[in-house]
Amino acid sequence: MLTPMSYPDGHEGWQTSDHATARAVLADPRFSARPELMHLAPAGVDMQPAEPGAFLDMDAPEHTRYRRLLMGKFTVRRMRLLTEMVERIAAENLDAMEAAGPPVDLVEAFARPVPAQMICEMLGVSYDDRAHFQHHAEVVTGSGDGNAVAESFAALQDFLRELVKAKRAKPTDDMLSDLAGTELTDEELTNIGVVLLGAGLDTTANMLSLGALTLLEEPGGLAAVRADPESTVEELLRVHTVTPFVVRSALEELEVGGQLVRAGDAITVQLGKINQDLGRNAKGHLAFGHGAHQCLGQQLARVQLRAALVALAARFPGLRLAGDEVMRRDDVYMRGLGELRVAW
Ligand code: HEM
Repeated sequence: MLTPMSYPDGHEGWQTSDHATARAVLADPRFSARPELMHLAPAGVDMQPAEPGAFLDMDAPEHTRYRRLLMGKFTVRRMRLLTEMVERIAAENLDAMEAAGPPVDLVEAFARPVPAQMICEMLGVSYDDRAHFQHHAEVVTGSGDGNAVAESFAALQDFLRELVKAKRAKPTDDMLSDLAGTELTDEELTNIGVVLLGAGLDTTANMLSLGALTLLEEPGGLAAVRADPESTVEELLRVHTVTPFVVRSALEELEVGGQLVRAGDAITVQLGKINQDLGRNAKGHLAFGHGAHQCLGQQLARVQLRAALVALAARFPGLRLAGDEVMRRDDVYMRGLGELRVAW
């Protein structure tokens, strides 16, 4: 089912909060994922088409080409092999937290650094460059002002451009070096790195902090994640749905759930609302989207969330909220926490 919705440029399009309609729209190649077709910028502001390699914003066949090249790097098996890496990174951050003593801001001490350090490992950022890279990655995922975020994003882009050159010249044992051995150009590789950072950092950091909050609020939450990390994490993904919606645009006139949609009409798929309606332990939640653009990093996200939350619960079985206020950091595109003070 579709209901009418107004878009920032004045376009009258649609939205859906219905599971079956959402899956149908997201699986249908007659809907485009190109942002410049989505009516999301205010009237008069043009959105640029995707740069080479920025495949999240592309349709088939360009999207398919990049997706195929990357898929083998993100298999369930490969991601499971990373569990030990997450455990080590989580343990290092928990050591630092323990040494600092309570109260601690879990967002700053754990939820932001763990995904940032994981991505360093995966992209093969050298030890000497870690501090620089991690600093900018954390600013990008932080609650700082827009200018600082934009500057750090540009710094990461420059850094990735140089990193790609370095991996071409001297490959090491990491995903970027693997990809540098394919037909991809430097520009494409740099932009793929930017997509991975843009899609994988803030999402995971916010899921870690919101997930931890739920475990602390629910009696027995910490014990539950240790007893059954897989279903607990799926439930947390469903409940929080940090990417609350995705948008598509019809490439031709077509019918959706009995409703005529014109070419150029946008449809907002309300992932968060749909996931709320599914009920506890529902299979097939849409926290990672659906169809051709379904989250490429979902197994990596699951591995990180399970290993990191289990490590947190095991280290501090008596972890509790310190202070009565939780600082939320929700914006239109993302749900998350700015600060989560905890003690033990
Ligand atoms: C809990 C954490 C995460 C959540 C909730 C999440 C959610 C999503 C969603 C909803 C989409 C679909 C976007 C659309 O259809 O327009 C997506 C796509 C994507 N995600 Fe994730 N994501 C997470 C973590 C990650 C991680 C860790 C990575 C990799 C480092 C990653 C990489 C990607 C990429 C590359 C895409 C684009 C795929 C494509 O266009 O083919 N994500 N993610």
